[in-house]
Amino acid sequence: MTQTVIESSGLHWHEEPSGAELAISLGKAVAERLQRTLSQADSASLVVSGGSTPAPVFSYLADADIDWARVCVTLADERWVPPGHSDSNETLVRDTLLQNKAAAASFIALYREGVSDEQALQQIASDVLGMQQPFSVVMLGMGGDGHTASLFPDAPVLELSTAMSLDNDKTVAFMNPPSVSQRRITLTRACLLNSEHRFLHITGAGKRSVLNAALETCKGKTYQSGFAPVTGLLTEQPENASIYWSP
Ligand SMILES: O=C1O[C@H](COP(=O)(O)O)[C@@H](O)[C@H](O)[C@H]1O
Repeated sequence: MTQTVIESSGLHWHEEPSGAELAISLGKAVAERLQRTLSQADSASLVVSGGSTPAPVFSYLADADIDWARVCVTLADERWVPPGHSDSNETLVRDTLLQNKAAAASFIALYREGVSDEQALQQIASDVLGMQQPFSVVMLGMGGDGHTASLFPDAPVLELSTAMSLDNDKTVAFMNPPSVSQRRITLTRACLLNSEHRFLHITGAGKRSVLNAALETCKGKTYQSGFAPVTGLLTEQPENASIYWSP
C-alpha cells in the first residue's frame, strides 16, 4: 500500500494496485476502528454507503473477527425503494455485509413503509441517534458528479444547503436531485461528521480526477455552495478522514 498526505488539505491518501487489495486494506482499517470502539464502549456504530463500489469490502468485513453482536450498522443514504429492489442499498448491505460473522450485527434501515415522510424522518432520526455516538466509522463513496451519500450537487438549492449546513440539527433528509430517477434519503452532513473516522472509498482514474479537481477548488476551506458536496465531508477535521483509492 502507498500512503501519502495531500499537502493542501492534510488528508491521508491510501492507494493499492487493485480493487481487491484495496478492499482488504480498507476492510482491515475499518475492522481496527470498530475493535477500538468496542474495547472502550459497550457498542460500536458503522455507517456504510451503497452503490457499486463497497461490495468487496463488505464481503471482507462479513468474515472479520469482530464482536458483531455489539455493532449497529446503518446507511449513509438510501434510494427510496423497498428492500429487494435492485437499486436498494439496504439489499446490498444485507446480501454482502450482514452475512457470516457480521450477521450478528443489528441494522437500522433508512427506507420506511406505511408512514408519512415526517414520521419516517422522526423514526430514523431517533433510531440513528440511538447508535453509539459519535459514529465509530463512516464509510463513504463518491459519484462521478462529486456527490457523497445522497448529497447531490444538482439537488434543489434549499434541500442541498440545508442538508450541508453545520447549523442544521436534523439527522436525515429527503433529497430530490433531478439527475437520478429515484428520490433519496440521506444522513445530513452534520450527522455524518459526528464520527470518529470517515473513510472515502473510490476506484478508477475518473473518480480520482473528479476528487482532485474538487479538492483543488475548495483548497481545504469549509464547504460552501458551488463546492463538490464530497469536500464537505473531508475538509472538516481532515485528520479524521482517509481516502482509499485503487485504479
Ligand atoms: O447513489 C449512490 O452513489 C454513491 C456512489 O456510488 P458508486 O456506485 O459510484 O460507488 C454511493 O456512495 C451512495 O451510497 C449511493 O446511494
